Parts: sequence; structure tokens; C-alpha cells
Amino acid sequence: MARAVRELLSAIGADPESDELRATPGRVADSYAEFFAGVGVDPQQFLSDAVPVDGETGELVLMRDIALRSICEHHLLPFRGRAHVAYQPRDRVVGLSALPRVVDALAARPQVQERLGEQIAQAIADGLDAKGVLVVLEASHGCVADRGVRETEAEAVTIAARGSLTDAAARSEVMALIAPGSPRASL
Ligand SMILES: Nc1nc2c(ncn2[C@@H]2O[C@H](COP(=O)(O)OP(=O)(O)OP(=O)(O)O)[C@@H](O)[C@H]2O)c(=O)[nH]1
Ligand SMILES: [Zn+2]
Repeated sequence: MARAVRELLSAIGADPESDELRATPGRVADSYAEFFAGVGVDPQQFLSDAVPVDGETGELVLMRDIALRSICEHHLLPFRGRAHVAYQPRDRVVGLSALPRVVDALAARPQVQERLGEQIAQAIADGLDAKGVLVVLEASHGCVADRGVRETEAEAVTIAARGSLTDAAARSEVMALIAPGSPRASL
């Protein structure tokens, strides 16, 4: 990785051996290791431990405002925003922290936003045998903001749904909870 970054620096006409840039290839290699830490990670590992609730699952579980960081596979530029993950349990619920972990594992690989949403929804539908899943991703893309069309404020919003949460009424209930103006808990 560091070797490739040295080549990249040379290609843009910079001197990778200069004092200023000598440590950069190693830093970029470390950053990439972080960005792509999800490659080869099976998200099901986060969904295997059920939390015992003696059948009292409630109707809906929603984790909203999960930090979303990913890298677009077209330009290797970051896209970031928020993920909202809802499911209607059948008889299994998992620890709440499992949901951001699933998002992180699937986001930390070369992605497009639509596929990322679908993969999160499918992982939860499969792993929890959920009645329904709804995944809403909102993100701004470096490749849209900082190059090309240079839309700095535009956000992409994508929805992936499974089962009972493909139903319009059930879905709009979740959407109302996600809406920016809806009341948020605070600690
Ligand atoms: N659908 C989708 N498109 C994306 C995503 N991330 C980046 N893109 C788009 O992928 C497209 C890449 O198109 P190309 O024509 O191959 O690349 P390009 O010539 O650099 O396109 P421009 O960005 O319009 O300059 C662009 O329209 C990007 O905005 C994503 O997550 N989902
Ligand atoms: Zn891109």
C-alpha cells in the first residue's frame, strides 16, 4: 500500500522522498487499513447472540442516527452521514450495539450507497429472522461534493426494506421517527 502511495505521489509530480512527504505513504496505508477493515468480515457474527427477552420483543426496534462512514467504489472517496436501522422482531432481538457494528462492517469496504443499504437489510433479515427490516441511509459523497458536479449540500437518501416494513403504513411510522424534527432522547 505504501509503495502504491509513493507511486501516486510521484505521478502527481510531488517528491515522495521529501522531508514533508516521507511519512505520508505509511500514514495513508494505515488510513486505508481502517477504511477497508470490513473487507472479508461476516456481519452475521454480530447477530448471533440473542438478548433473552422471554418473548417480549416489542413491536419495533429502531436505532437511528448511526454514524455512517464508507468509501465509494467509483472514486475511492468517502461518503458519510447517518444510518437508521429498524426491524420488527419475530422472536429474537440482539444487543443494540450489534446494529452499528453490522453497519460498520458492511460500510468499511468499497461500496455504493444503494448496495450498502440492501446488504444491511439482508443481514438483519437473515440473522434475526425479522418480520421486517427498514434501512434508511442519508449521506453526502466526496465524489459529488469535491469534484465533478461539486454539489456540496446535496445528500443521497436511500431506502432498503424487507418483509413487513415494505408496507407503506408500517414504513411511514418508522419514517416519522427518523424525521430530523422528531424528538430525540438526550443523556
Ligand atoms: N448510484 C450511486 N452512484 C454513486 C455513488 N457514489 C458515487 N456515485 C456516482 O457514480 C457515478 C460515476 O460515474 P462515472 O461516469 O463512472 O464517473 P464520473 O465521470 O467521474 O462521473 P461524475 O461524477 O458525474 O463526473 C457518478 O455519477 C457518481 O456521482 C453511490 O453510492 N451510488
Ligand atoms: Zn464516487
